[in-house]
Amino acid sequence: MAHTAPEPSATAPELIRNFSIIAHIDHGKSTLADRMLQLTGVVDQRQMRAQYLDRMDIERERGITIKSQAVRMPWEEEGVTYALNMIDTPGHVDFTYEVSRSLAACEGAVLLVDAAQGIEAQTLANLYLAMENELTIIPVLNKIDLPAAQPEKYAEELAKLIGCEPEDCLKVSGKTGMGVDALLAQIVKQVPAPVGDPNAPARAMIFDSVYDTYRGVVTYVRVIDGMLHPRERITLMSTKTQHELLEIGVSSPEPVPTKGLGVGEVGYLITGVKDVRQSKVGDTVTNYAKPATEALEGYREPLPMVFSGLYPIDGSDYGPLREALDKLKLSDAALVYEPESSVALGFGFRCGFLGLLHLEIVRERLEREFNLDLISTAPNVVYEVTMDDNTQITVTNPSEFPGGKINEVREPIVKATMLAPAEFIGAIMELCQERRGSLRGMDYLSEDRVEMRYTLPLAEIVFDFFDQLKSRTRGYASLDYDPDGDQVANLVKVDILLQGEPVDAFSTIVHADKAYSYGVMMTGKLRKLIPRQQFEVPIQAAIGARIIARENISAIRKDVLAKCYGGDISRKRKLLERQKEGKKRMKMVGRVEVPQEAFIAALSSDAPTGERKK
Ligand SMILES: Nc1nc2c(ncn2[C@@H]2O[C@H](COP(=O)(O)OP(=O)(O)OP(=O)(O)O)[C@@H](O)[C@H]2O)c(=O)[nH]1
Repeated sequence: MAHTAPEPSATAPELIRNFSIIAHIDHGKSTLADRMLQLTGVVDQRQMRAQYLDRMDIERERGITIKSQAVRMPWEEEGVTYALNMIDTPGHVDFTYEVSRSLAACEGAVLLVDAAQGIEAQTLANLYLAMENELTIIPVLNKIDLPAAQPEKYAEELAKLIGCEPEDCLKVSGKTGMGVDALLAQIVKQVPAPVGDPNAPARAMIFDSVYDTYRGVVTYVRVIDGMLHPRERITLMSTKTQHELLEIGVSSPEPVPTKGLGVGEVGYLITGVKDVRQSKVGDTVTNYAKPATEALEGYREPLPMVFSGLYPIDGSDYGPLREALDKLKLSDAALVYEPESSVALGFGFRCGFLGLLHLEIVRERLEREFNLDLISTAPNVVYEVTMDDNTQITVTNPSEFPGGKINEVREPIVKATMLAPAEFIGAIMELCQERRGSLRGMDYLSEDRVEMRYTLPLAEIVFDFFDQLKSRTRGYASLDYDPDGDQVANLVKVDILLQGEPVDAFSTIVHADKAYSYGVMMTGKLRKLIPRQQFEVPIQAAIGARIIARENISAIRKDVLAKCYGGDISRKRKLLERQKEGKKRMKMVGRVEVPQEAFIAALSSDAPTGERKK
């Protein structure tokens, strides 16, 4: 039954401060977070493992934060003990939506900038998200222990950006701990206490949801109104599903069960849900007996933006691959997949990802945690095709691109922000021009650093854009982008044919201007990779029925018995056997025998090069 009067929450809202640290990759967010855990005493020296908050191995190895988490830290100011909830945000563009939900759970954000690097693209992107969520921003320069640090210079940049005085920028070193206690004091002073209605029906926003092998799904929430108690029934408002709250508590940073979570509090819920997709980021948790009528704003289904086919190199790994994907899905709400088959690669799955980094992480986890050897097809974006008779087709796989009369093709576009020293303006413009970008604006952050804003097709970014940007700016430019709807574009499907038979894995959708160069590149590459056959094999690139490039593999007659002239029969038989075995690893495309390695080689050199660190 409904609770008559709300119990007082464990911590009064006026003693709570909810904040995030936002920073460009590598600017020292995890190090600073670790230092705060240590200073507030929630983790002692011995337990301290570098980057306590990043739990997954891959996260620790790559030094990136993928899933966010929250930690509660006690901190005393002027004799009063406050509960500081630090909500960790993922630092990569693929996870913008998760960042925005983590920020929505806070009242304040520490904007951390490396004092030797200055503002970077993700500093800006995160700052804009924080401003959209109306957070109080505390500007902080980090790594002031570095000899190369220029805190004064970057304090001016930062002050100009957020409209404060350079003196307002705090200066810290996460590494040595210098200035970190002063920062904690400022968090208490500047970040507003949460406000909410303790008497209203409970409403809590899910800002993260992680899968734990032992406990099932652990859902992290920020309570806005009312209170949640253990053992009561809750409803998830987007799906209207009900669950019993088996456990409720706070992370400190190990889970500590509590008697409830009240207004402004941040903690975790365990409901016995097995799959994170039932407990989605952005959704609202309410009380089943006394439900809220309106869900909190901002819920969004995670939408895959980039698709790629994943195939086991060894065909017998298809079953294990399916099982592995089923398992990963439990902890990754954004991963989607469905079976597909390919002439060239056999049976596999077409998988959808939030972006390239997401793709790489999933692939790496499949290979590492499940011991699978995989080949992935070149990543592509989602196209919306309208036919002349007005039928709509959504294309997630180039081989599904319709023939016939097409009225228009729409492709997703992004708003990209790049930051770089001014000397690279020309190089960046040239690159964006090549990638069909259009300049939206440009601003000088200081005398020698510019912010350039472009609209670019997502498809042009998913290949090697980031690598190109880095190499053309000697590593100085940074990039961030956000989906920005779609646009009509002159796109065509290029097929690669072997002796007239299309090879599905090589079909691609490109801008008409680039079709020719793709055709020449792919046919040239395959000519080198496919062994000669007993007949001539034309390799062609085609748009529909129109051939745009062609190479030839000339015929040979491979007579394995030639060397055994008049020789003994058993040796002949052995050679024939061996030839037969070799053929097993061959795939037939029409009459042409192609070793699987050739497909793999042709695809891997085009493999995605994502946004890795450095
Ligand atoms: N000298 C110095 N180095 C620091 C400081 N803080 C962090 N670093 C170093 O900077 C690098 C990046 O630090 P991280 O804390 O991993 O950066 P991050 O922002 O959490 O990175 P992501 O999780 O990838 O976003 C590491 O090599 C740290 O040792 C500091 O105050 N001084």
